[in-house]
Amino acid sequence: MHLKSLSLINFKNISEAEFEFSADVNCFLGLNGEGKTNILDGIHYLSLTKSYFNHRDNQNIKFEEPFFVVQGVFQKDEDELNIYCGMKAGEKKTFKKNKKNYTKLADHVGLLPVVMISPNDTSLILDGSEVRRKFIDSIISQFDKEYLQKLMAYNKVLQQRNALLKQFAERGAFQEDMLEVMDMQIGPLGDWVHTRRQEFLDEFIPVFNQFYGDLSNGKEEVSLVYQSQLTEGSLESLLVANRMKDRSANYTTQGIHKDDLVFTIKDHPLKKFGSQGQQKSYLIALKLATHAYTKEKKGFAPILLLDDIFDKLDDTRIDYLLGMIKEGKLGQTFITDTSTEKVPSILKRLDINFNAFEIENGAIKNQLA
Ligand SMILES: Nc1ncnc2c1ncn2[C@@H]1O[C@H](COP(=O)(O)OP(=O)(O)OP(=O)(O)O)[C@@H](O)[C@H]1O
Repeated sequence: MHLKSLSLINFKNISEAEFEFSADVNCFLGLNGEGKTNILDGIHYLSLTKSYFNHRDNQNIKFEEPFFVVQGVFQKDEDELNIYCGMKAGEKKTFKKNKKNYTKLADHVGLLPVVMISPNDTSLILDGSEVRRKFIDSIISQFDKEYLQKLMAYNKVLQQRNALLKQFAERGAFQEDMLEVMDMQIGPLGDWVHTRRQEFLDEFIPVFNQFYGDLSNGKEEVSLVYQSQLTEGSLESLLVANRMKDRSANYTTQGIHKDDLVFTIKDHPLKKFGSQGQQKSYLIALKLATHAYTKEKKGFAPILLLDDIFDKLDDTRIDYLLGMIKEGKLGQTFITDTSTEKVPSILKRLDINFNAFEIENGAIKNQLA
């Protein structure tokens, strides 16, 4: 699967741009703030129906303009897929495949997978557990439709349960039987999601360890562990045992919405004890593992978006990544970099096929290759 062409209108700082791509590597090169990452984000939209960086669709319309359009033609096996995403200010976005509107955006997710590696990924290490749960959820949703449905159903009952607990507190009346009914609904949903997350991580963690070992020459001991209250028992039993705790907290203290991934280096938290280089390798290994895992599950390589990572990697790691590209393991790859020469010269040396565009002020200044 690969993206053959892309057209962007009024998308972030891009007024109008059209690209024809190589099936191998494509580079967007230019100074900071010119719009290179925005192009990658346009590709992300076509895959996941939303931005990687800003989930408020309205804010991705170019300032002062009334709409944006992102359109791309993908080749997937024998099929040519024309994907259209249009957004008018103040309205819901329209998403089409071969001119046909999707009724549910979730139906598109997983058809044309992408993996983005970006400096923003540090939020996986630095931010709260929600970011890490979303990371797991977005990978599983690429190949398991039921997962997203069950997760959404869980979140809906969770909201109702929390609202009920709040109501009890406000009224000073606690009705255990009402909670019991909800616990019977949410319990099996939580257990189901927990089992899927566990199964996924049992397969994913060895892939991650392999990539981290390769990126660090096997020098450092890191670990990735799935942490969940549900390893202690079924969700319903946890909810029953913690009813009084939930009553005084006014919210649901147990469940898969408390799950986390624990990142450590030599048994210490990566966030506090990992050097910048170690954290960077950890994140790249997480993303390369996501790519490899998704490729294995889907039977074809997701598109890889490498945002500004060549600037910040040492030569050994750059060689490792480009070696994988050269071997054809990574599929179609999009790279942004501030130097117009560095990445193209390495790609030429390695005899890798590529197109390169110099980007200035949201437009193509030159096609360099
Ligand atoms: N809705 C919008 N309308 C107009 N411009 C926007 C909008 N959203 C973001 N921008 C602009 O896009 C520019 C950033 O573009 P982008 O992140 O793609 O830069 P870049 O070329 O990747 O730079 P860097 O090398 O620093 O990562 C900024 O100038 C920002 O103000």
